[in-house]
Amino acid sequence: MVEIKEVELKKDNSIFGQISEYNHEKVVFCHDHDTGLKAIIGIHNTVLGPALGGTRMWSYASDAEALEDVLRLSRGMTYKAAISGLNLGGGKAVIIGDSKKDKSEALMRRYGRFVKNLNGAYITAEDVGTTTKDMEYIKMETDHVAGLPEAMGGSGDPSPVTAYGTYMGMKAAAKKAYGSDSLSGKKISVQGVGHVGGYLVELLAKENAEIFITDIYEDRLREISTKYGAKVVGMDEIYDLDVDIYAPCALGGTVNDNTLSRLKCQIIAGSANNQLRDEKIQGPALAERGILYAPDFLINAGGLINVYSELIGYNRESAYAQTERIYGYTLDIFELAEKEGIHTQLAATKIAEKRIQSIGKVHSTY
Ligand SMILES: NC(=O)c1ccc[n+]([C@@H]2O[C@H](COP(=O)([O-])OP(=O)(O)OC[C@H]3O[C@@H](n4cnc5c(N)ncnc54)[C@H](O)[C@@H]3O)[C@@H](O)[C@H]2O)c1
Repeated sequence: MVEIKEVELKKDNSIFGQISEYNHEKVVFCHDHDTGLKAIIGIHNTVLGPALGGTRMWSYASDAEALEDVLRLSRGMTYKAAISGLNLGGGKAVIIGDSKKDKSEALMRRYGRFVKNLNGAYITAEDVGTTTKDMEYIKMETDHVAGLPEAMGGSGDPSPVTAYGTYMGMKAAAKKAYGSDSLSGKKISVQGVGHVGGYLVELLAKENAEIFITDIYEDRLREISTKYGAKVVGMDEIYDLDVDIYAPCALGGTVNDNTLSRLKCQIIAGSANNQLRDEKIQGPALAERGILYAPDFLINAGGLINVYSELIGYNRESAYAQTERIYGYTLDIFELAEKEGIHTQLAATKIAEKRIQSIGKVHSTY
């Protein structure tokens, strides 16, 4: 009995073992000696349409860490597009390097050539460590890029729309947990006040929430704190705060075996992708502790909705209107989770997978 369990739990950490675990269609390793480019493009699923997802530039500790990140992120994009009703598949890319030191026009354009060679199966956009300027460089090499500056006919920075959707998801969670969606007077901690976190703090301040913030960059903390009256806390201290809502808006995996027992909040709702280190472990654990988790790929979909709108003819108002629907979708997911006795992340995944399966069948019949 014990032996069988051990075999079941053994993880295949080989490259193909991981690709097969996440069930990817294609993974492309990109290398260029002259520019120093090292990138991985993950195309998870293209049943609903081309795989759209941003390119992250980050100083990963190892190639294995970069691969795991791109696999998890691209799978998340599949679910995000599916649950948001978009005709898009899921993909994502990572460039290994320090975005403040290692980036150059040549590197971004060389990367653009790799995207071009995928003939539209993958469409890129910005993410952590990349900007609309980088998308301009990629556009010089391929049309398969979105999130271009507004001056170039693009949709510009997706972060305000992402923040708005996250805010909608957070309000829906408040409605479920407290019976009212007002965030006035609620103690809310925001981890990471970069693009999305900054706009989220602005929305929360307008609603008179009591806000706590943390970040790596002290000048950014000072700026946001002064502007919106948010209280600055330490990067590790954030897990021990006595708050109502915790909003992870930095990187993924912050809800894990080490942090979960420290959290005192009733709600987790933030913009970061893959907030749960392992959804099979932390998903049920959060439910057991009575913490309501607003699924990340559902409530942070505003940016994708905005970028998608660019592909079909950009209209900012309709992108915001579609993003507002995240409020109702989030309440639906909470209801499904309750009805089926499952955790909220699983409920959201089920809805996304159901749509992919049913539309896949439509596409396979004439
Ligand atoms: N930008 C979008 O439209 C968008 C859309 C969907 C999801 N997301 C996700 O939301 C998150 C934030 O995105 P962004 O565009 O604001 O990125 P960003 O790089 O502008 O901001 C991230 C911030 O988090 C800080 N940070 C990193 N590690 C930290 C830590 N351990 N503790 C505290 N702060 C830390 C960084 O210093 C930075 O200021 C990311 O996970 C991203 O994938 C963003």
